[in-house]
Amino acid sequence: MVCLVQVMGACCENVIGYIPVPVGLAGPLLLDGRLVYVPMATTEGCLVASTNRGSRALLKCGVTSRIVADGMTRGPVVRFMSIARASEAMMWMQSGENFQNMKKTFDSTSRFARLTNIQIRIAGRHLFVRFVAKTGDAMGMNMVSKGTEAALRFAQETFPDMEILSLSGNFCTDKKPAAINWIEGRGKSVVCEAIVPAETVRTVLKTSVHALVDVHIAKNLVGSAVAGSIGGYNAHAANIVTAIFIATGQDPAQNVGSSNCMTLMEPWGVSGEDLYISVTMPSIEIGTVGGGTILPPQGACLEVLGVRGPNEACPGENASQLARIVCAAVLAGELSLMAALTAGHLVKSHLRHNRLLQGSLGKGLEDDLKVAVFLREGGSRSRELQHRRWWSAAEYQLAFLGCAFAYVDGQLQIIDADERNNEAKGRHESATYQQQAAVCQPTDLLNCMAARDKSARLHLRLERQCTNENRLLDKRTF
Ligand SMILES: CC(C)(COP(=O)([O-])OP(=O)([O-])OC[C@H]1O[C@@H](n2cnc3c(N)ncnc32)[C@H](O)[C@@H]1OP(=O)([O-])[O-])[C@@H](O)C(=O)NCCC(=O)NCCSC(=O)C[C@@](C)(O)CC(=O)[O-]
Ligand SMILES: NC(=O)C1=CN([C@@H]2O[C@H](COP(=O)(O)OP(=O)(O)OC[C@H]3O[C@@H](n4cnc5c(N)ncnc54)[C@H](OP(=O)(O)O)[C@@H]3O)[C@@H](O)[C@H]2O)C=CC1
Repeated sequence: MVCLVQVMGACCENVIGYIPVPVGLAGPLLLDGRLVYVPMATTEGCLVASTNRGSRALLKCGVTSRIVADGMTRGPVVRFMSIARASEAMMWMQSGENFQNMKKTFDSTSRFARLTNIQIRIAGRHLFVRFVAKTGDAMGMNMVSKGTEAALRFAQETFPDMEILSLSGNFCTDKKPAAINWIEGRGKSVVCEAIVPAETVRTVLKTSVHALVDVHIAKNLVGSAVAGSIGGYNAHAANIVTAIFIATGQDPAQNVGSSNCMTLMEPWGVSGEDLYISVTMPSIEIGTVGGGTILPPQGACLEVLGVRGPNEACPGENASQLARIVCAAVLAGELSLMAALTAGHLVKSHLRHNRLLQGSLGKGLEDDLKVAVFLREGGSRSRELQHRRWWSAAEYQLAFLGCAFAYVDGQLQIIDADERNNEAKGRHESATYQQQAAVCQPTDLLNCMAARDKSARLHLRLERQCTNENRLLDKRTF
């Protein structure tokens, strides 16, 4: 549970409660040789399934990522009596020695914030000064604002006639669409790529490379140009960014700049049958300390990703790794949605995942909702082991939270690959957790993953048991 003490004075005022947002896991996503399970908080049915499908398609080839720039920004507006004084101050701030002195003042305000650059634009007698700083594992807005205020006071000693109109002059630019973040970058600038085999495009994504690239050019490049887009040369980066931001305690308003993304697709290989895909995200504003990251559920999601809190050995590494994960998950999401659009599956899949429960369940849910559990062997063409077990709706509530959990005799049981054998022996010896709470935290899921036989993949099918037919509602694989 979130403790009120942790919220007050840090995350919210006049607190009256909490809004639970469902958290789903997409993955495993193979990123830079490591498998990650990505928590996504969303109420948009289909989004996690889609990102999961993208991750599945990337499981063999993996995603490669690089951080190419790092710098949070604050861009105050200051004013002078004349353009002569404004331009004089501009020259002064840009000279090496004065910059070094401003940097010394800026850096003295934090153990981690380090000024790397200032970008100045003049507009009449106004100056817009964009302070760029590394901020360790923090997203850094408070830190950079603090440093900027101190550096401006230092400059005022030489220019007492400099009027500080606003510490934020929208040249930062924070939480508003702006070309500057798209062009210059803000926070972490990340790029990811993958080469998806033709066979995977056909079997997992249900389309062809030729059709996919064709639609990509028409939609993401030409379509976005026709719409006059800035930073929106993608299908739905904002979907994945926002869901991960909410799950991991980021400032959700920063999905504006953080979702800037250019997706690129090309035919690859000798015969052009494979798919090359890259996503370029120049302004992911993200951190693993500060803000909502201090709250236990959000912290648990960061823990699932292995990036909770500060990286003591190498400050900044946790935040950078989280930015890589966001970018790679966006790549997975782009792959899947673009494939669905190309195959004409968008509406069908959304109606299935957005409306099904309202339409066909509800009354009688407890009676007729059953869950069939299958175990599969690993590998892309996995063989379904002949194991099927019907769960009650109440048990499935737990399974729905992320993995194959059953709540038996007041204990949370995890059904693992061994269960098949155990059941054959007429008993259950699944890993048991002495947990009374009916809500599983992502850390439980992590433990479950570790406990389970890695070579087997768990396959859940949610079916409605009707008299005439068993109707598939949902399926997922872990
Ligand atoms: C829904 C799918 C994935 C079905 O896709 P499918 O290919 O029919 O699914 P499948 O049953 O053959 O399964 C393939 C894989 O998908 C995953 N998968 C499949 N089902 C599930 C599930 N229930 N839960 C978890 N994972 C699921 C899973 O990884 C599975 O592999 P397996 O594990 O079986 O080896 C596909 O049709 C799809 O991705 N649709 C696109 C949906 C989407 O991306 N929505 C995003 C929001 S759209 C929006 O908000 C933005 C928009 C559209 O307006 C932006 C724009 O302008 O473009
Ligand atoms: N002020 C503003 O204009 C805006 C504020 N925000 C809000 O700001 C908050 C985020 O600000 P942010 O500056 O990121 O976080 P914090 O204000 O929480 O600052 C980070 C703190 O963590 C400390 N710290 C410890 N270890 C590390 C490490 N490894 N790396 C970095 N810092 C470390 C810093 O130390 P030290 O004290 O030495 O720096 C600092 O005290 C969010 O709540 C966000 O919503 C959002 C937009 C604008």
